[in-house]
Amino acid sequence: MRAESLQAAFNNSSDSRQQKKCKVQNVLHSETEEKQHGAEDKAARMTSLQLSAKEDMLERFLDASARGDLTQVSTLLSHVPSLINQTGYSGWTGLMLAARNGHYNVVEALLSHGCDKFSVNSSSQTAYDIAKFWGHRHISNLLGRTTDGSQRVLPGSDPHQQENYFSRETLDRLSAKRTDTVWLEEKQSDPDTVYLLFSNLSPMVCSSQEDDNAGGETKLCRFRYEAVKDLLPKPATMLIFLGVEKRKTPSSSSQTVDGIQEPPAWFAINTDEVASELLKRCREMNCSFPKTPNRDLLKLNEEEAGVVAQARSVLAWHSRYSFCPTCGSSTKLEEGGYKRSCLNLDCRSLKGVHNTCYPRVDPVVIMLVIHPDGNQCLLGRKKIFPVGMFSCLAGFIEPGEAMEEAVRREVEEESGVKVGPVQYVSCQPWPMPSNLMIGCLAVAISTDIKVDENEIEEARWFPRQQVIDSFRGAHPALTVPPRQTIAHQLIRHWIGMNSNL
Ligand SMILES: NC(=O)C1=CN([C@@H]2O[C@H](COP(=O)(O)OP(=O)(O)OC[C@H]3O[C@@H](n4cnc5c(N)ncnc54)[C@H](O)[C@@H]3O)[C@@H](O)[C@H]2O)C=CC1
Ligand SMILES: [Mg+2]
Ligand SMILES: [Mg+2]
Ligand SMILES: [Mg+2]
Ligand SMILES: [Zn+2]
Repeated sequence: MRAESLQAAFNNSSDSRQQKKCKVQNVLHSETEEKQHGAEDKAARMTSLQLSAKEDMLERFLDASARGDLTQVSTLLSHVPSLINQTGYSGWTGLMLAARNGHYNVVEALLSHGCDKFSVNSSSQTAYDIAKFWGHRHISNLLGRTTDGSQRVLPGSDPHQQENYFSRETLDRLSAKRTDTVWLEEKQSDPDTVYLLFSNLSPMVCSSQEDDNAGGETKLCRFRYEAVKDLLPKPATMLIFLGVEKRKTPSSSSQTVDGIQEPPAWFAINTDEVASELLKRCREMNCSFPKTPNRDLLKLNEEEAGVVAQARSVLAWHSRYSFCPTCGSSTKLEEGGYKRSCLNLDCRSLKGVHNTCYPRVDPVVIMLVIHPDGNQCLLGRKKIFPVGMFSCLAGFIEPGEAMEEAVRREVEEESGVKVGPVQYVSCQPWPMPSNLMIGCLAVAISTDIKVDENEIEEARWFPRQQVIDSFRGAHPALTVPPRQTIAHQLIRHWIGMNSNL
């Protein structure tokens, strides 16, 4: 959006403002009344005049923010505080408009009133992105400032680091407690403790829709101690301590000896019980253990996806490392499920720290390669992809290889394109079974494509507009991967970087 059209979109003539004044007063009056009479009869009293007056009020607030009229912004907010996060044209808030036009004092005032600085407009930009794009550094610094002052310590750091699916840390892992066997045992029988049941590395979930393919959300089935206690002593059961809930108001029943309340602990259990028997333990409808994790685990909400990423990767490690990789002896599970120790007392793995004793993570680079002209990106497709779907190139980092070198090697191996500068963007745990996807942007220094047919069916340069059209669903020949993948987020990031605000 250009500056002129922005102004035009939010400007009011003084005439129309006069006409709106009485409607605005109506709204002020009605908001006071609403407080007195409660919310129930609110809908009944809301006339269409009041509705349009509310719109006018929002328009005036956005206009004042865009013009940097601090007095008017403050007055309007003192009467109608809810204006602060409301959006106008293209999802722009007052904060975004003030940031766009460089009005530091308005941005400061809005922040001090508790404005949500992380909300995004319809182009997925925050006020911070907008200030940065238009070169208002004093404002982007203000918006980027964190309460712990980390912006000062790491001046180049981006406080709006992309959060990817599977990466949300809902639980506090409390790793120091993994060696506290007494505490762990107490937690196991605590009535507040939450258990997740896994079978063949899939968590038990209940779906909101009968039709599994309809794209409905699924929820993890949560169990209490009483419902799973018979499974705990069984030899084939793997029990992983996941952490405790990160919350400020703990439940009343969890109390330590000195009266300090502790939030509930979470454990994951994987058993060899028959899945159909396990399902009988759940009282919810439509329960299942998903058979295609690549697709089905993407239906969880962000919080639960993060917990599943942790649990599934650790469980997958146990299922793959049943015996000691150093001497082949049997091993035992320790430290809340975060260690496997060899039972052969002479084994080398027991001397010093051995990485085979701890859960493994495979680092993978995934990159969006940008054409030297800046206006096209390189996407490829594997044979197994659905028709029309193209994604970022990706590959495992090899031993002794730096991230940037892995990006250059994988891109050249798979597409024949040579890459110069590489920039890290964000990462994503990908529990299939235990990858860490390291997302980068990379700039090509050659453009001829020659694909490695063993891995890639086709790779192509896609013009920016075609990619944007695909995001809007307006390009039949190109589909990008779903939003839960870092590939999707990298492509979106590139589009957003150059958008015409
Ligand atoms: N979340 C996302 O957006 C995406 C995730 N991915 C994940 O990244 C992974 C790696 O991407 P690829 O292009 O397949 O890698 P790649 O280009 O390195 O090729 C895979 C091949 O590398 C070999 N390999 C080397 N180290 C390996 C290891 N530690 N584990 C398994 N195979 C290894 C195997 O022969 C395998 O067939 C995929 O398996 C997929 O799970 C890939 C693309 C998108
Ligand atoms: Mg690859
Ligand atoms: Mg490869
Ligand atoms: Mg490779
Ligand atoms: Zn051993």
